[in-house]
This record gives sequence, C-alpha cells and structure tokens, in this order.
Amino acid sequence: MTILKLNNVSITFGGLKAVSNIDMTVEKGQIVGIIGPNGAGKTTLFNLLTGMYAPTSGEILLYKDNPIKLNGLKPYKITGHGIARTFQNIRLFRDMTVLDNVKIGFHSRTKCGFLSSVIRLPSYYDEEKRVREDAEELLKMLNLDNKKHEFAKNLSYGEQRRLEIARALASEPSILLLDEPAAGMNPNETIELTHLITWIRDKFNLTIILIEHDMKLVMGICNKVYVLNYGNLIAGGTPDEVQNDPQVIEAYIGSESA
Ligand SMILES: Nc1ncnc2c1ncn2[C@@H]1O[C@H](COP(=O)(O)OP(=O)(O)OP(=O)(O)O)[C@@H](O)[C@H]1O
Repeated sequence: MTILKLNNVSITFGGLKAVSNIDMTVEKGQIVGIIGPNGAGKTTLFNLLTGMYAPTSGEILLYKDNPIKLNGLKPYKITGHGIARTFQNIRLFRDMTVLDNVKIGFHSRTKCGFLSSVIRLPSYYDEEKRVREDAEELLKMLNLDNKKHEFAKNLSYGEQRRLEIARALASEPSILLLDEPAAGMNPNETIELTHLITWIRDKFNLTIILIEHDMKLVMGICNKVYVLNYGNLIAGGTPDEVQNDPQVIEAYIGSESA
C-alpha cells in the first residue's frame, strides 16, 4: 500500500534546480534509502517532505484515509500528519536534559491549552504525568533511560543520534525520515544503529526513509533505494538493482574523480 507519493517534484534556488522532476513512491512499512553524491539534493528532498521548503512545482501526497497534499503546508502541520525527522547535524536542545528533549517531542500531541497550563488545572497535571511516563518509556526502549537526567550535550555521539530518534518518535509518526543517521558513528555504533532502525520500524509500525552514505547500511536494510545525482533521480529499485545500474556506478565514480 502506497503511503507517500511524489509527482514531478522540483525546487529551484535562483538559477539552480536542486531537485528536478522527481517521481517517487513509498510503500507503507518499507525502509527506503536515498543515496547520491554530495550536493545531489537529498537533504533538499527531506526539506520538501517536511515543509521547510515548498516545491516550485509538482505535488507531494501523503496517503492516510484520504490523500493529503503536503505542498505548502507548514512544518508543524506536516508533523501533525505523522511525518517526523532527524537532522544531518544533530539538532538537540544541548543544555536541556535527555528527558526534557523527549518531552518536547510530545508537544505536537498534547492537548492542554494555554490557559489550563498557566493556571495549572488538573488536566495539566494529568497530561504532564502522561507525557513524562511516555517519554521515560521511549528512553527505555532506546536504551537511554540511565541517561535521562544528563544534559544532551554530555551524551556520546551515538547516544545523541538515538536521542534525536526518540524525540522524533514522540510525535507518533507514521513516516520517519532519518538524515545520515550513521554519520560520525564508529563501526560498532553503525551495526547497533542498523539493528535499531529495523527494530523501531517493526515496533512502531513505521515507514522509514533514510539518507545515508554508508552503503553497507543502506544495502543491508533498505527495501528500495532511490539514487539522486545533480537533483535528478537516476535510479530507483532494490539494492541489487541500483548497485548494478551503470548510471549509478558512473555517478559515484564520477564524484570520486571530481
Ligand atoms: N536554501 C538553499 N539555497 C540555495 N541553494 C541551496 C539551498 N539548499 C540547498 N541548496 C543547494 O541545492 C543543492 C543540493 O543540496 P543538498 O544539501 O540537498 O544536497 P545533499 O545531497 O543533501 O548533499 P550532502 O550529501 O552533501 O548532504 C546544492 O547545490 C545546495 O547548495
């Protein structure tokens, strides 16, 4: 079943077409990889999917009960529709605790209004308690519960990446976008992360789209891989299909010799 579809999506910055006429279909429950040399348009694509940029042309459709057109929606609306992300350069609240970082992730789901929060109605305390319990539960699942009172900045790199994932999961997404989750990790952390990604997909019933340069990770866990080069989609298929695609080989060899 299709959960996300891009029809002829482009975005232009000045004269540069950073993403050009992209067609993409993502099936529910799959892990989809987006690869390509530096500057290929991968992060721009995530920015389009999360409402940070609006496409210059084309449409992005999310299939829930009915198709929802995501073009031009504000990021918080898109989060509300169930798309969450992590960032290439980790974006945590570094001077806040691990627990508070995750509690903030629940914000898009909390119902307490401004007034009940300010005058501290019982509904505020009920919600606060529920958010705390849910956040602690998530931290347990991501093996960070023993760090919940640490400042985020004191965590190791691998732990910070897990915390970002925990925070993204707090918004109860149906689609999780991971931007270079293995960047900066050592080989052991990358192996752990690989297991974690498939585990959270199954546990939380997610569809995952990930940008990654670590080919072992991509080819090991993705059901489908899309390859971008200079903003164009040059291949899309199973890991085996794209690895043997002459255009893909050329793009990577070309980028290495550049
Ligand atoms: N806001 C912007 N304004 C102008 N140009 C931009 C903007 N965002 C991205 N670009 C350009 O779009 C192109 C694609 O960039 P993008 O960051 O999406 O590539 P990428 O595939 O994610 O690269 P990397 O693997 O290095 O992260 C680049 O040429 C980049 O300079």
